[in-house]
Amino acid sequence: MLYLKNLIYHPTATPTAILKSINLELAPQQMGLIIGPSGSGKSTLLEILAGLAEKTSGDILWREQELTPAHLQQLGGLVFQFPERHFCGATILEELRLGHPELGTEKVNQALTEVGLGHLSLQTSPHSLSGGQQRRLALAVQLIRQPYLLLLDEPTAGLDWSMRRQLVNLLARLKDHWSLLIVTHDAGDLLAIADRCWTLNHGELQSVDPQVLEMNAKQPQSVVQS
Ligand SMILES: Nc1ncnc2c1ncn2[C@@H]1O[C@H](COP(=O)(O)OP(=O)(O)OP(=O)(O)O)[C@@H](O)[C@H]1O
Repeated sequence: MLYLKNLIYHPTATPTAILKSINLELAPQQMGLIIGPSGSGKSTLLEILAGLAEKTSGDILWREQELTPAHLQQLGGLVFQFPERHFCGATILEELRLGHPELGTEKVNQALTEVGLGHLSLQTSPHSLSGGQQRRLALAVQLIRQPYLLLLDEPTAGLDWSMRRQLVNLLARLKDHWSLLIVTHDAGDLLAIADRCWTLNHGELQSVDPQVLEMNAKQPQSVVQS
């Protein structure tokens, strides 16, 4: 169980805090969805939860244990927006083994099967994959490290309708084994698989019912301010 208690991020250079007393709870095997417009603080929150930036104050706990950035780097697996832009390996195998050369073929195949890419040759270049397959590979890169929490920044951005659907179905399946926290400015079909949902506006997080949001999304006016 992940708990954020009164989490504040306020760099000295900014007149107001970027994240303002964030409170959030996410249970294992739940998918949490944070929806907010550009500049609301979504990526900053993910960076803190991935241990890449340090909070100003407040608590981040896993069960009862207070987590440091080092713990968070172990616990979380962050998939950036447009992860395919960060691929470094010449082959799928190289990409999956980056930083973990000791990983055996069994683990590699397990991670690829988990994301529906088990049929591909390990010698395939990541750059030759379709957009949807590249997103799956980026997920496999994180899953192979066996994180407790998967953190995803705009996972469906730039995908066409059919690839979006496939990725949403995959994320729904991954919930069986992992906790997922997704940030997006456009919830779209992610709402249907969310267990918890929040809006983030100017660094303020507010809990909302995903079903109510889904109904609102079908109305002309959305709950998320732009
Ligand atoms: N270390 C920092 N110092 C100063 N300002 C910062 C710092 N980190 C983030 N910001 C500012 O905080 C705000 C929130 O940024 P963030 O990237 O988290 O928003 P976002 O919701 O992810 O936006 P987008 O959807 O466009 O990626 C921005 O105005 C950004 O410039």
